[in-house]
Amino acid sequence: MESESPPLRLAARLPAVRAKLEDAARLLVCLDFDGTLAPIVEDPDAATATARNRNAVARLAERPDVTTAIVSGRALTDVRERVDGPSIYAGNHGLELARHGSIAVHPVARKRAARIERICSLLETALASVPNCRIENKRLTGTVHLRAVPAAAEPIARRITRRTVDRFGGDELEISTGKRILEIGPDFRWGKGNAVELIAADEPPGTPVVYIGDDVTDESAFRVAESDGIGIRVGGDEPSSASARVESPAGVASVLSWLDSLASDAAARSESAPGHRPENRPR
Ligand SMILES: O=P(O)(O)OC[C@H]1O[C@H](O[C@H]2O[C@H](CO)[C@@H](O)[C@H](O)[C@H]2O)[C@H](O)[C@@H](O)[C@@H]1O
Repeated sequence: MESESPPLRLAARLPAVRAKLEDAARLLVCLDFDGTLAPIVEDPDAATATARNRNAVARLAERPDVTTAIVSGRALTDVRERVDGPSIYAGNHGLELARHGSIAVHPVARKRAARIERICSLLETALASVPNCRIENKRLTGTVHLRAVPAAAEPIARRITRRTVDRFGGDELEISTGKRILEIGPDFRWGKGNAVELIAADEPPGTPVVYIGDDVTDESAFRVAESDGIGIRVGGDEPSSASARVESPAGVASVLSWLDSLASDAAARSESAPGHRPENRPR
């Protein structure tokens, strides 16, 4: 079977990417949600994966030789409702992980959840007068949305958020940034890269990881993917640890279909190889 063509910006890296992936018996494909499967929109509740991305994820998720995972900054319960198919979901930037029928929550994040709750409720009041400022309480982290806030009011929103977190977060919480958001979370080193490492540890040794994401919080996961597989950054021209890029969420479906056809080609080659037994390609 002829592989589908990948989008243009990835095509430049094609020989290297193909060499890493084409002989793999299995693939682990990890996907970010906002800005990757779903175009960025003003209202976070309205974010939806494109139909092509939804279908491509569902097709890949059906393959016995590919594990698919969603790794998102959203709350686990939220992102699970937005994409169907994958067997694994990580929410809150990897602080919660659903796999094998159970949910693991980072113990330190669990302890700090009460502080997040308090800060979110204080910010609801403190930021009430800032037009279109929205607080997303994700239980283990909280997000202050600035995308719809008028430019003149943005410094005030940032100042109020900083002051509130300094005063009531103690040494336990910190603020980080994303795309027109301030993320409030526990102050310790844990991110999407750690979640991807945990997920990859369940795969046979040497299984390449493909990670597709669009934001700074995806960089730790790109670094993990790049050791045996490939990181693909969606959009932007900022320096990245991902060695390949696609233009926008519209290009992601083509990458996923290309991975699907690479996996089909590898399965066909393995089946026609001398001495093939069906159990040679696990799961
Ligand atoms: O890791 P992700 O799945 O990409 O989640 C990162 C954050 O995504 C959401 O915010 C972003 O998308 C919104 C909808 O397009 C947009 O309005 C906002 O400006 C973006 O920053 C989500 O609401 C956050 O909770 C996630 O942390």
